[in-house]
Amino acid sequence: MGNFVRTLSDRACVVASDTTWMEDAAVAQLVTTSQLEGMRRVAGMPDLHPGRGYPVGAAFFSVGRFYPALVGNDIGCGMALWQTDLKAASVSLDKLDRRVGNIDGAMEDEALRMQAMTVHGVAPGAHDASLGTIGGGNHFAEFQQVDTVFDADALSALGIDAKRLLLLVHTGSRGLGERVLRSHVDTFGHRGLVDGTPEAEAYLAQHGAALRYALCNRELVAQRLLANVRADGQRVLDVHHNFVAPAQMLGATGWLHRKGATPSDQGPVLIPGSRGDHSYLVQPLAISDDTLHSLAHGAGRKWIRSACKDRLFKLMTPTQMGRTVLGSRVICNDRQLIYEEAPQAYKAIDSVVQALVGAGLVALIARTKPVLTYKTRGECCE
Ligand SMILES: Nc1nc2c(ncn2[C@@H]2O[C@H](COP(=O)(O)O)[C@@H](O)[C@H]2O)c(=O)[nH]1
Ligand SMILES: [Mn+2]
Repeated sequence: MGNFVRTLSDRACVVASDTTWMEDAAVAQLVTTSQLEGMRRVAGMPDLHPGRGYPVGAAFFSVGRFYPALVGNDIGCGMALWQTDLKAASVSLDKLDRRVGNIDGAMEDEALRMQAMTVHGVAPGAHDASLGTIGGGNHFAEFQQVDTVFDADALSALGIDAKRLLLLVHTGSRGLGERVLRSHVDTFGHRGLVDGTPEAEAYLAQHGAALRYALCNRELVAQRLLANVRADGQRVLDVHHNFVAPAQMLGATGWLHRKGATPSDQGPVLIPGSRGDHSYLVQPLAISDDTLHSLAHGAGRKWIRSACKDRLFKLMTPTQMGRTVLGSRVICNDRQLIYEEAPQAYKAIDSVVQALVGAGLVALIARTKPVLTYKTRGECCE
């Protein structure tokens, strides 16, 4: 693995190259988590960046207890990739933009929603109306186009036709996950839950429901968009990057938490850059205990949200921000969010993916570029 997996302590490492943007504050948060009771190992991915108390872009393995606060409030957030039947060469951006429409509000097709809820085991509840919606922050849906193929066999094994558009959906469990974390922290604070206790079982049941909700949500967002643009589609992959699961590694049975970390033990995954950068479809290679069976889940933030508008608004208007250097279009009518999610706010995806390649963790299958990114048609969302 060369020097791409850097040891921080006997329990902590970070995957990075010399060119990977890595903030000291994020590394400090990572090392702090390694000192939590029962924590055996923590691994920062190249997209590591500071979070609210705990870092994002990392995996954590503990024994005897687990920590819901490490997973955060967007339980089950993840990336779903769909193959569409739309020909990339003949796509008209104006037409696609018009047809995509507005998916900010609740779904009108209640039968489709109910059917998906049944398939995914989602019980009816207070958050039903959010199913099929993206939510705020850095959630998005994006039509993409393959622009470089590195491994044609692996691409066709996934059922991907490089000439047709792909649809990437990034969202999670919306208000449900937030409610689960809030009620947990209100009662138990940040001290974690001991294996096998009724409190641990109760959290895991709610966490499981949030994972199912998140999968169902990504599927409905994709179905809704496909119906709007009058296309057919097939799901290629759907992978959570915020969750905790029982795991055996490092000679122990314990709990693997992922907060903005993509599993390396569930087949190929797509690692997105930003709305103005490429994404990479990769094949995980080594399933390494050292790096906790995990990969980067994106490029990772470079700038905090509150700094973005001040840095960019004199350089670019919101209308200019709606076009990217890769020729793609962005639907984001929220004038604050369009700056907060600017490509400049994220690390360069090439440096992140190169660190994973250098560490021997992935092989490249294909690179994609954005065509049309959907954030929100409204002034605000969530
Ligand atoms: N292709 C796009 N990638 C994007 C966009 N906005 C964010 N991102 C990437 O996704 C991850 C998600 O991070 P998370 O912590 O919220 O799960 C982020 O690190 C970026 O690399 C986009 O509009 N298009
Ligand atoms: Mn996410």
